[in-house]
Amino acid sequence: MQGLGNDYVYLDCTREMPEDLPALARRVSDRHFGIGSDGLICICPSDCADVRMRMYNADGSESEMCGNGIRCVGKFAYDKGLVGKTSLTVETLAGIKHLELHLEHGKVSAVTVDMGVPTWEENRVLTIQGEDYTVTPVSMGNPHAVLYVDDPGAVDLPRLGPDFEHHPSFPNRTNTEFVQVLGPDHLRMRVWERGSGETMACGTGACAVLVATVLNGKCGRSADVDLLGGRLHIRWDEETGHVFMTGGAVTVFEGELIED
Ligand SMILES: N[C@H](CCC[C@H](N)C(=O)O)C(=O)O
Repeated sequence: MQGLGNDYVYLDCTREMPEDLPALARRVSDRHFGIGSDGLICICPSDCADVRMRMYNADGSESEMCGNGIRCVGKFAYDKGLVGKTSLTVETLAGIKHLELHLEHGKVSAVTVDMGVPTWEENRVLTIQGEDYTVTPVSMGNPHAVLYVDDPGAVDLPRLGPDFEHHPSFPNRTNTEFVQVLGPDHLRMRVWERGSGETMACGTGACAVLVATVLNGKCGRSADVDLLGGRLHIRWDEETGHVFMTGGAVTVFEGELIED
């Protein structure tokens, strides 16, 4: 399944759980020797929510949360009959998230996720390959470093991304978002993801970008965020402090993985 081109392999683990999920994530993510994806997402039983999501990056590292992924988890649970409703809860390492599934002709066309309350730190300057970059650290349960550039398309992500990801000021590494402000309700970004490299989109990253851009006084509390793979609508509710993300979720194909 994919959310704005951020594609993961989704595994129904409600009846059985593979042993070594990090190794399986590395195997299925390989775009030549495996299936090909940004990582692996397992739908597991939960005793405190409708289902549980466990998300692994392409390098096998587990992340606390995944925005594009959780929208697809909602669609998966509904389409597979794991839930018989359009309002559901998903347990994650970043807490229980509430989802609203939007149907068109009985099929899930979009999902709104309450991404919870972000946390952030003061802006900090990182020196990367001799250049100083001011970043705004924001957590959506997983870590993000947000910085502003004139043209995200001109950033050499393969050269710079790994040095941001592994910068010593982020003890658990970080996802890094390169943002252009197009207007008070319109942002454009690219992302270098922790554990997966550049992806077509990052839902938690888009939320972190909206929060950082509000904190830096560069946009309003609701904006469209354009990523390589499409558009997300993000809103940071003033009253509750919760961030809401709305976007698509698409099943690409289904199959069986042969354990040779
Ligand atoms: N693509 C995901 C983010 C995964 C974040 C992961 N790379 C991490 O280690 O935090 C999203 O849509 O939110």
